[in-house]
Amino acid sequence: MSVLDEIVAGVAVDVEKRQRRIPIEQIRSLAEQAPPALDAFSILRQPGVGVIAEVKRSSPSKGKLAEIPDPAELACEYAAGGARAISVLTEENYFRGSLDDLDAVRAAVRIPVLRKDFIISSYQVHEARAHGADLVLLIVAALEQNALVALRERIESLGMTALVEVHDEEEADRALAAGARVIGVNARDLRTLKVDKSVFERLAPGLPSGVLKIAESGVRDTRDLLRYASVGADAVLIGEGLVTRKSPREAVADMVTAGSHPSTPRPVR
Ligand SMILES: O=P(O)(O)OC[C@@H](O)[C@@H](O)c1c[nH]c2ccccc12
Repeated sequence: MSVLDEIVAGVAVDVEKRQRRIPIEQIRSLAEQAPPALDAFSILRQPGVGVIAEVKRSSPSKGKLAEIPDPAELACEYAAGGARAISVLTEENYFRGSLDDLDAVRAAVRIPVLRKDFIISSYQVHEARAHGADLVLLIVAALEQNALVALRERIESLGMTALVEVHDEEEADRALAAGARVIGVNARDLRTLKVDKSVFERLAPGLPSGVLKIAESGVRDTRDLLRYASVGADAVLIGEGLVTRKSPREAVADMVTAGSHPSTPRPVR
């Protein structure tokens, strides 16, 4: 069993437990009562390379990264540094995240918030909306094609934006076939946890110009950001490279500044 399969199996058990406490009808109505989602697509499309800053305590590859006793405070630091959106890991067993983290961050910032989890059922999509998410991650490698399509549609029918994550050409084709408008290219292979920063530059040129392209994982410094910018990244998603820094606000600000005047000209798309 790959790490991805193990994580997904754990998530399935957790979702079932939550669903016993709050049945689907109830979570749907909570989602309907939530204030409307922000238009993350338009916000991410703005000029310059956006920084999506992640609230991430642990990961299966690195173990513990940061304590993060107050996710709202971290999110405020990120926003003050100029982050365009905040990613909140809500997976509990491997990333030590929670829906409470999502609630706290949602209440703290007015920029788009991404629910970063292993989404396998529509219950989790309504749950994301009920907890104030504007964007929801869908991992192609974790989903059958019809589930991917159905979840993408569900996310958008609730006014949210789907960030569809891929790691190779075949997954990119599946994401496009599923109607993805925002594609995240994860440099980390979720089956082996190995990082290969060249995956983005391999896949990005094959994506249509109307699709937003997000480079995910392994961004440690502004050089990494500029490298992604030079091959067409609209935004980068950064976790470890921010949570482990003394001043996450300055770390974000450095990235944002680099991304607003990438010294390498961006290719015409
Ligand atoms: O900490 P990093 O290397 O900057 O990576 C952030 C983000 O890309 C990573 O957390 C991530 C990308 N896709 C995921 C899917 C599930 C969980 C986590 C992830």
